[in-house]
Parts: sequence; structure tokens; C-alpha cells
Amino acid sequence: MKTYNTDDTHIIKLNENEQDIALETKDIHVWYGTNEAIKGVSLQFEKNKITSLIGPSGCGKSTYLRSLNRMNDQIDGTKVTGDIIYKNTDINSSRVDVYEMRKHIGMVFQRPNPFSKSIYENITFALKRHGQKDKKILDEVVETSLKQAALWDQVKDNLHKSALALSGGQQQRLCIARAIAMKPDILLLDEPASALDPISTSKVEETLINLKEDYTIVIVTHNMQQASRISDYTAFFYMGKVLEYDQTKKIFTRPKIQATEDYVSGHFG
Ligand SMILES: Nc1ncnc2c1ncn2[C@@H]1O[C@H](COP(=O)(O)OP(=O)(O)OP(=O)(O)O)[C@@H](O)[C@H]1O
Repeated sequence: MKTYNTDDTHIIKLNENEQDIALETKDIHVWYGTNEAIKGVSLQFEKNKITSLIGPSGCGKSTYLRSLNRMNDQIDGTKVTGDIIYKNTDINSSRVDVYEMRKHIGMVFQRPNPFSKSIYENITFALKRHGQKDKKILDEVVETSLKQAALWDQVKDNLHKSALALSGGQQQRLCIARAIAMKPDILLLDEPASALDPISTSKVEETLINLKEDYTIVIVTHNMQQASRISDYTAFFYMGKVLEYDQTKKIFTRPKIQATEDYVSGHFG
């Protein structure tokens, strides 16, 4: 297979105005034991925008995404270096309260993973663990989160039924509702629609487009149409590096790097 020069990069700096940047990584490296999976990634994520992370299998997209809210901490033998700046704080520092930080930077995984509990309890679980006991507030959060995830109309009469009785697409939107119940600033999604049928996929996509009014979204996707439909910015990963980062329409119509062009036009990956 053809290989590409990973020193050849085109990475835009988004904005001089720091107010518009929700999250920034500076020279992130991730090792699994001796395997360096991420080799110095520096990116900025703009507030209230959707950024897609694309690239061939094994290039490090999920590893990088997981580093953004310290999910790699849970994997033995993993080391992450570099800065992850959120609200002027390096959240990659050992001094950061990771549990608290994840209230602000939430994650939705590839396979819908609702708890084996009711719809209502799925959404209120984390809030209760953080000490919220007021039923009126909990009820309000359930309604708002389900509305934002475009699920309220379908489940409002069955809130105390098991979440596991929902369809796959509904379960994934419940997982999005569960993540936004904590009112994070940033939502990280790792291929949230890859296990879903096309109708559920388009509902999840619509949900994400609506959510960007309130949230900054970073999404890993293998689906090129999805990246071009929903995202404002796209980062092309290759062998642990970002080779190109630009507005999505430029990545898909006028990429500057040959590897990006070959990947988005389906020549490899
Ligand atoms: N938990 C882990 N332990 C050890 N190595 C891992 C782990 N997760 C990923 N890796 C390795 O890190 C590298 C990047 O994997 P990663 O899953 O981040 O890539 P990806 O681009 O998300 O791939 P895919 O598109 O197939 O999901 C690969 O070499 C992979 O084998």
C-alpha cells in the first residue's frame, strides 16, 4: 500500500480570539506501553461547532478523542503527554479532578450503552451521584435533555420503563440525553451512529446539528458523508498524526494534502 510523508501537513489555526476556542490540545502524545499511538497532535476546537476526526482504521482517532476527557487513564500502561487546555487550565495535569472535569466534557460511545434501568434513571443517575435530590429539578432535566436529544415525544409516557426496551437508535439518543443531562460544554462522540440503521443515523445526525447551538461537539466517524453533512471542521488523522485540519468543505473539495485527497475520495482506508 502507498505510504505518505507524515511531515507534510496543513493545519489551520482557528482563531486568534481565545473566547471562541472551547478546547485546545498542544503536542499530545499517547503511548500504549511502547506503542506510540498519537505522535504530537495540536488542534483547536471552536465553540458551538462540530469537528469530525476522520482517517483510516488504527490511525489513532479514538485514542486522541479519549485523551480529551482523560478516558485513557482507565487503560493500564497508557501514558499521555502534552497539554489539553480547557478554560485556561491544563486538564491533562495530575492535579485535575477528573470526575469533576468530565461533568464539563462528556462522552458518548460507539455502541449504545444505557444502564439496565429506567429511561428516567438513566438520565438522572449521574446528577443524583453529584448530590442532586430535588425531584422538580430532576424532572426538568429529564424533560429538557430528552427534548434536546429529540426523544421526548417518543418516550414521555414511558419514562419509568426499561431503557433496554428502546430501539438501538433511541438508545443512542438516550445516551446523548444522559450525557447532556450534566450540562457539559463539550460532547465527545466515538462513531455514535456506526451501529445504527440509516433512519436512526439520520436522526442522530439531526440531533447533533441541533445540539451545536448549546455544545461544542467532537465526533469520530468513518462515514465520509456524515462528516461532510454535519461538521464544520474536519481533522484527517494518519499514523498517529493529523496531516490536515481545515473547514470541512475545504477538506472534501479542495484538500491541500495528497493523503487527505486519496482518503476522502475512497482510495484507501
Ligand atoms: N486499549 C488499547 N491498548 C493497546 N493498544 C491500543 C488500545 N487502543 C488502541 N490501541 C492501538 O492504538 C493505535 C490507534 O488505535 P485507535 O483505536 O485509536 O485508532 P482508530 O483510528 O480509532 O481506529 P478505528 O478507526 O479502527 O477505530 C492502534 O495501533 C491500536 O492497536
